[in-house]
Amino acid sequence: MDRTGLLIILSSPSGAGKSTLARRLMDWDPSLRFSVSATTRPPRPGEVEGQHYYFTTPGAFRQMVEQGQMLEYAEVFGNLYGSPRAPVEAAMRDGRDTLFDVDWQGGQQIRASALGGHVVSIFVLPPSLPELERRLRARGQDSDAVIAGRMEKSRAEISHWAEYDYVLVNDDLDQTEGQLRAILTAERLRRDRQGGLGRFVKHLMEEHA
Ligand SMILES: Nc1ncnc2c1ncn2[C@@H]1O[C@H](COP(=O)(O)OP(=O)(O)OP(=O)(O)O)[C@@H](O)[C@H]1O
Ligand SMILES: Nc1nc2c(ncn2[C@@H]2O[C@H](COP(=O)(O)O)[C@@H](O)[C@H]2O)c(=O)[nH]1
Repeated sequence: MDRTGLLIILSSPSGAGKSTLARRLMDWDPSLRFSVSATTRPPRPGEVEGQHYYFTTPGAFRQMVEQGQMLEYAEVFGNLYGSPRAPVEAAMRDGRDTLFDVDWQGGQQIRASALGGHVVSIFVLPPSLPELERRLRARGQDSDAVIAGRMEKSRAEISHWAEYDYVLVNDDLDQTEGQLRAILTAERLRRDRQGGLGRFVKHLMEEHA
């Protein structure tokens, strides 16, 4: 069956659990492709070039934008982040689904992009703002000042929740992962219904005519 890869957007305030959920989803379905973003943010301990991010300079980032190499990009918490376009287009051609971990600005730009694929957007909420702060601290990778800045911006990010197809409260991790699996399964069936399934049904009927 011909199919175009889904574009699956995950957004949330920083620390609600997007990266954790994305990792779990990819362990569940290794055919999913994670869109590795470029960023001007310095690497955190343990972050691997090309796996977590492509770490770059503001100048090189701007050059990529000017050359049309970014599907979307935005300034988030004072750094630039963007999704390289070419790997997404290749995955779509191969019928592979792509998972994006982007903020609300990236979500809006991917929905508006001319890629024309089936876009599924999911917003992840924390169970409470104190729990969000606890998670940022427990991650143990950002300074107090960075955590304070991210908490300050959390309300602005959350204010975009209604732009998303699905909104999940990430309280129990296993439960949220189960909800994501269910969304992905259902959205793949919807995509297939709109895609090559019509030809398959025609073939099925002709075979037994
Ligand atoms: N349901 C959950 N219950 C408890 N802890 C969680 C849950 N989900 C994620 N965490 C923990 O919260 C911390 C932040 O999670 P994670 O890094 O996945 O957030 P994020 O949304 O990707 O953040 P950022 O936007 O900054 O990249 C991690 O230490 C993770 O293990
Ligand atoms: N618009 C985009 N936002 C992105 C992209 N990659 C990550 N992000 C968002 O940035 C914040 C901070 O990430 P962190 O790794 O520094 O904690 C987070 O909300 C991400 O979703 C991107 O390519 N475009």
